[in-house]
Amino acid sequence: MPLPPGPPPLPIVGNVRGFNVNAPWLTYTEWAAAYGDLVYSRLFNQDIIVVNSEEVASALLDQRSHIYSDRPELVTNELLGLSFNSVFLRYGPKWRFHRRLFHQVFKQDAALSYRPMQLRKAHQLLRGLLEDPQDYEAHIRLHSSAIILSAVYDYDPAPREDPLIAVIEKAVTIAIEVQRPEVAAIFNTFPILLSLPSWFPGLSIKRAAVESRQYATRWLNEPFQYAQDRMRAGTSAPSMVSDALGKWDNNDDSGDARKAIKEAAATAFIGKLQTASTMNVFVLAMVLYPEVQERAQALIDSVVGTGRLPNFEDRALLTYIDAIIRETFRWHPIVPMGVPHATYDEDVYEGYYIPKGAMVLPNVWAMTHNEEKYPNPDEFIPERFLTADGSLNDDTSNFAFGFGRRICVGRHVADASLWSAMALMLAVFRFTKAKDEEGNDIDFEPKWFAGLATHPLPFPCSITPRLEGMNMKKLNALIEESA
Ligand code: HEM
Repeated sequence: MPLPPGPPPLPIVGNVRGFNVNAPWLTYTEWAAAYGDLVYSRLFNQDIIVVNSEEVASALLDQRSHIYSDRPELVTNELLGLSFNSVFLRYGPKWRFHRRLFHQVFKQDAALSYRPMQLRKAHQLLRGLLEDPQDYEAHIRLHSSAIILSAVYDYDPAPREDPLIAVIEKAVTIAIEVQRPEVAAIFNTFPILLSLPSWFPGLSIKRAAVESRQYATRWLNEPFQYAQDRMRAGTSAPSMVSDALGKWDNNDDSGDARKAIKEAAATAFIGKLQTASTMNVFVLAMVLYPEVQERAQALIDSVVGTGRLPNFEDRALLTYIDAIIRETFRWHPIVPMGVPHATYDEDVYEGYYIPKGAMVLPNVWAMTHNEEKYPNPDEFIPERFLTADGSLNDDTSNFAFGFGRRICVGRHVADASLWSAMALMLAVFRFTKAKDEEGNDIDFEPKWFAGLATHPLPFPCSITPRLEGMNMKKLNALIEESA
């Protein structure tokens, strides 16, 4: 059986020539145009299968998920002190237990219990943006961190420079920067490279690893210790950790359950990054597409009025906000090549052989930029997700959350965090381009951080209250009115 079509590899190294390491999804998408929906490539000795269409992703990753739910071995994970991370656990009993722990607290009906907290955190976000709009990225980061830390550890971070957030963010940032599958492929093929000294050219990852391991240990232990201390003191509100320890810890002499709970809890923080990155894409879109913003605000004003803020009960009528969320996922998916899956066994699809152990990359970028389904894919057009009568159509752009048995476990929580933050931000603020000294718009070309996950790099923008005379006292009164 032939392998799927793909670019001819060079000896030993494979398809490194012309590979855009800063935006690999663009290279993979070019290959999609040349070779089709299923592309084979090779980096060193790692087989890579790139899946470029929703149909093939669904046929393989969803419908044959018993074969496609493994993860590639990343030797760099161990090196960086990140082997606890549930996202990269191999398909097996340990992953299954982590998944169960998440499911218990983040499944659709359980996630409803976080909504009051999510609204409170969205209110806090509004206060931050009013007080200090220039620092909008920091407020967005705090918002998504505070939701996860509350849900997982019942930890309420300080509004600025929270010490726990600083440690975890540092750990996650190092990990995201160095942990690209393409880099891992090199070290997987030549693990011997990792035994070379860290000053050796190309081995900056080894220097990063020392720091990464220190921070990763603190990321695992410090918030968990906090949650345990509060449980012992009897002052803890329900959280993922307290629920899970209550359920599993008593009958666990080995300590394995406690270790898994600690690891899964720490992993959840990664979801905060995706939430914040999506929010940043949203702000960028609002700045670049003022007509979208105006339509959303006119709808909020007509459904909710200006005497209170939107809440989840308004959601069914605010369909355009949901269309904006879906378009945000589609326009610039923040995990553009998905999280790599791997085959647990060999397979045959449409006459092509797919080897066991192949890395399988769902090219979410190509799926969301499929011109047949989404004409003018580079334009931000939420109307794509609405029917003629203004209700939402069936296209949820859910593939931003992944596929099959590895689909994101935090998607219901993330969806509610995004909806509440976006609806409230649109209700209170106007997002525009920043002005220069002469009062002209400052134009800019969006730039993106490139890694396994992407996000827009800071851009000049202005965030001003929509309502006349808005100040902290009035905002607090509005929040009070909405409680
Ligand atoms: C906008 C926000 C988010 C996006 C776009 C997102 C996206 C993703 C994607 C693409 C995957 C990989 C799925 C696959 O392998 O096919 C994933 C996995 C995962 N996500 Fe999220 N995520 C978000 C928020 C969250 C949140 C808030 C949490 C935690 C509460 C979370 C926890 C996880 C975990 C634990 C996994 C690993 C699942 C597994 O390997 O079995 N995510 N997410």
